[in-house]
Amino acid sequence: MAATGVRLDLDGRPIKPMTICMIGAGGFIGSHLCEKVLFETPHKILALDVYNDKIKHLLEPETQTWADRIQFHRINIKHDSRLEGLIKMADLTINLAAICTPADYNTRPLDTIYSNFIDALPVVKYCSENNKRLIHFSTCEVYGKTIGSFLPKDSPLRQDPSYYVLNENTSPCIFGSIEKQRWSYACAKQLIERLIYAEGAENGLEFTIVRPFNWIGPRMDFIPGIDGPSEGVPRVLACFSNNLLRRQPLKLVDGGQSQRTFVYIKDAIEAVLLMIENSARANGHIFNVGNPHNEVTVQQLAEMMTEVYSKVSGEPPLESPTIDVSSKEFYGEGYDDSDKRIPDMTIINRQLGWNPKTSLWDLLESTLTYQHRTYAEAVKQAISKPVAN
Ligand SMILES: NC(=O)c1ccc[n+]([C@@H]2O[C@H](COP(=O)([O-])OP(=O)(O)OC[C@H]3O[C@@H](n4cnc5c(N)ncnc54)[C@H](O)[C@@H]3O)[C@@H](O)[C@H]2O)c1
Ligand SMILES: O=c1ccn([C@@H]2O[C@H](COP(=O)(O)OP(=O)(O)O[C@H]3OC[C@@H](O)[C@H](O)[C@H]3O)[C@@H](O)[C@H]2O)c(=O)[nH]1
Repeated sequence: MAATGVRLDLDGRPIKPMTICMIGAGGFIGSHLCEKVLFETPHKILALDVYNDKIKHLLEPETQTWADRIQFHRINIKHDSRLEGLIKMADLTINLAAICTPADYNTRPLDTIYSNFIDALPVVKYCSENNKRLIHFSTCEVYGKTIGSFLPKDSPLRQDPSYYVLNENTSPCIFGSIEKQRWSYACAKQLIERLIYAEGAENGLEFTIVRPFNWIGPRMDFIPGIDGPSEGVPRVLACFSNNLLRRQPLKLVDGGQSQRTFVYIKDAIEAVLLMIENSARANGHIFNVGNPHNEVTVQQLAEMMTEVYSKVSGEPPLESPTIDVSSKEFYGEGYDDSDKRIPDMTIINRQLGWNPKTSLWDLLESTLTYQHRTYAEAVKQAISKPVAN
């Protein structure tokens, strides 16, 4: 399965095998990126994380051809002196480590800011001091709210894409007030982007910044009470999957009118591999990575997931498949929301020729098939257990 023969970059040059220090390799995106690198390239991975459950299948079968190309290091980057040595051993560092679930931003703002800014500082510093290339994962949340959201509801300008399409070089970053602690994450991510950019400008750091727009697919987050805490609130795909598995109505926060564009994880990982293997085209750039054609309101997402889940599980949908809930009740004080997120794809198209392929329906069908196969039985057993009194 590993790549054989000479692989060429977008300019026809042979790609040299490299060692990648992947921080946060045990997470959702990291697990898919590890698979891609091991199955399709000759590169080696130093996989750093505090957990490895999502990449166990890549670590355990020592007989597999890729086994000598991945090494797991259980490291918390907050306090581990091995970090610099591992970055030095690699040609490229990819930093995915972060607290990145909205339920944490307003309830654990200090952890969120430390994780997304302070803990990322040594990574940037070691890359810069040792002349190592860095691909850093930021977020589409750095754009915050759209300019259009401040226009009167009936303004015709709301239909004009220049008021809502998000471009890396021209769109402003618009956050709410400080008491809206939702923005602690976006603000920390924005400051680390600025720091990386400044390291590039002043000290010549070779960097690429990725702004993911709602990447979704198998292994995203956890199902509360099954492979994560019962009271935990994951991102929307896992929240809705959990509701569907338990035959509970899907909760629409503040009516579910916010809009998102969703991209299939496997499409998005293709873009990351292009960045890894085309450094001359990717260095110094910030890239939106999303699917502008897959836009829905959260309410439409809930309706589509209900329909797809019914198809893949063979169970009829509930009579009332959704229920409204206030953001205060669901997330607590200090929650706020991005109204609409459509990525401008000009830069990634020009530099890397990348385009997403998978429709929302198709990506939900494969993802919910995975959720059903992985969790339906465990959920059934959990529900049937007698409750202790
Ligand atoms: N999934 C998306 O759609 C999306 C959207 C925007 C931004 N991002 C960004 O992409 C990155 C990866 O996101 P994900 O969806 O895979 O999240 P994830 O939570 O699944 O993965 C993050 C991983 O980092 C690890 N980690 C966190 N702190 C660490 C520490 N101190 N030391 C070692 N490991 C640590 C976690 O254990 C986890 O495995 C994050 O930076 C996130 O902000 C993701
Ligand atoms: O059960 C739920 C969960 C979520 N939602 C809503 O669904 C929308 C999407 O919520 P998600 O939890 O997926 O998170 P968001 O899209 O708001 O932010 C995400 O975007 C990019 C990344 O940086 C992070 O992964 C995360 O911050 C929000 O409007 C949220 O309020 C519901 O209506 N019901």
